[in-house]
Amino acid sequence: MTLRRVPVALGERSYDVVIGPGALGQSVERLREIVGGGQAAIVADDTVWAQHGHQVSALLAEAPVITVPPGEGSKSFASFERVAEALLAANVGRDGTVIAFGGGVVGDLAGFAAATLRRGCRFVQIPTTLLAMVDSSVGGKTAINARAGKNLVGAFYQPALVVADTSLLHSLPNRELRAGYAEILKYGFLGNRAFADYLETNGKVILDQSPDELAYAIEVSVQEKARIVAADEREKGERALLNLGHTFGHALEAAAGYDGRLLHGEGVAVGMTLAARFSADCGMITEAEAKRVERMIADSGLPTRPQDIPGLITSAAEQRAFMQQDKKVEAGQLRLVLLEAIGAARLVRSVDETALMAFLTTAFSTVSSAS
Ligand SMILES: NC(=O)c1ccc[n+]([C@@H]2O[C@H](COP(=O)([O-])OP(=O)(O)OC[C@H]3O[C@@H](n4cnc5c(N)ncnc54)[C@H](O)[C@@H]3O)[C@@H](O)[C@H]2O)c1
Ligand SMILES: O=C(O)C(=O)C[C@@H](O)[C@H](O)[C@H](O)COP(=O)(O)O
Ligand SMILES: [Zn+2]
Repeated sequence: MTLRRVPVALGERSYDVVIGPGALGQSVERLREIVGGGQAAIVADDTVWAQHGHQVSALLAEAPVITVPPGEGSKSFASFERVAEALLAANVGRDGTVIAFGGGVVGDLAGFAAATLRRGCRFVQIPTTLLAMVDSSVGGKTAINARAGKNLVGAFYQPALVVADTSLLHSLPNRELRAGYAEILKYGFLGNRAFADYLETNGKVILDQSPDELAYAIEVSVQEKARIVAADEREKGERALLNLGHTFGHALEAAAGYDGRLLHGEGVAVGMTLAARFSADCGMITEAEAKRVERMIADSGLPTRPQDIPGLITSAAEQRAFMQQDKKVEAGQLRLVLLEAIGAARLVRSVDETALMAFLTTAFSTVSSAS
C-alpha cells in the first residue's frame, strides 16, 4: 500500500505526517536528515519499547533509549524531571533530536521535554497508538498533568516529522484502539458531517483494522486537524473546536485520578455525549442529532455516561470545579465547545451557569451508586 502524506502548513515549521503500513522503514532517510550530526535520543514507554523497540533501534542504532512506565501517570513532574535529566546526561544538545516512540502519553511528555531542553531541540513523533496517530502527534500541544488537572504545564512545540506506521497498531489492545477511535469520531462531529456519515457506516471495519479504511480514517482525521492547526496554531479561535468533549472529559479524568480506569479517549467519548446532550438542553442541536452522537459512540463500544466509569465517585460541584481549570476559561468565564449539528461545533462564550449546574446535577446524580 502506498503511504499517505498530510502536510501541516506552518511556514518554516511545516512538516509532514506520513501514514501507512511500513511508514517507519520508509522514513529512514528523512529521519537521519533531521537528526543530522546532532545527538538523538528516544523516549518510549516500557511496553512499546519491549514490543517494537527493535524497529526504531534498527534505524537509529546510536540513539540511547529512555523508557517510562506506561500510562497517564507518566505525564508527571517526576517523569519529566527523569526524562530531562536523562536527555542532558545523554548530551542531547540544542541541535539534538528527541524522538517520541509511543502513545499520546510519551508524545506529550517527550514533546514538553524537547520544547524545554536547552530551550528547545528538535523533535520527532513516532506514534504507536491510534489516538496518537490521529491526534496527539499532530499540532504541537505538549504537556504534563498537575494536581489541578490535565495538561496544565506545557508548551506549543511542533515536531519536525510525524511517522504513523499503522503496522504497529496490530499489537494495540482493543480498548486502546477504541479510545483512539473516539478522537476520530470527534473530527466528524466537530466539522465534517460527511466523515461522520462515513464513520457510521464503516466504524466496525475501521476498528477491525481493515487496512484501507483504517488508513483513510487516519488520513482524514489528520487532514482535519492539520487544517485547523494551520489556521490557528495557538488556539486563539477555531482550534478550540478540537476540544469538543474535553472540558467534560478532562474533569472526569481528574476525578478518576489517572489510574487507568478511564482512558483519555474514553473520557472524550463520555465528554462528547455530555456536550451533545447539553447542546440539546440549550436548544442548539435537535434531540435526534444528540441521540445520534450518543448512538455512534455507544456502537463503537465506548462509554457514554459517567455511570459507565468503574468506581467513579464525584459530584456535580466537583466536576464544575475541575472544569474551571480548562484552558479555554477566559476572564474567569467558562467557554464550552457545543454542537449545532453533527459536523458543526461552536465555541460558546457565555454558558448559562444555572442550566449547566442543573445539567451536571442530573448527569452525576447517581454516579457513586451506579454500577
Ligand atoms: N497533544 C495532543 O494534542 C493530544 C491529543 C490527544 C490526546 N493527548 C494525550 O494523549 C494521552 C493518551 O494517549 P494514548 O491514548 O495514546 O495513551 P498511552 O500513551 O497511554 O498509550 C496507551 C497504552 O497502549 C500501550 N501501547 C502503545 N502503543 C502500543 C502498541 N503499538 N502496541 C501495544 N501497546 C501499545 C501503551 O504502553 C499504553 O499502555 C493523554 O494523556 C492525552 O491527554 C494529547
Ligand atoms: O490539539 C488540540 O488542540 C486538542 O485539543 C486535541 C485534544 O484531543 C487533546 O486532548 C489536547 O491535548 C487537549 O488540549 P488541552 O488544551 O485541553 O489540554
Ligand atoms: Zn483529546
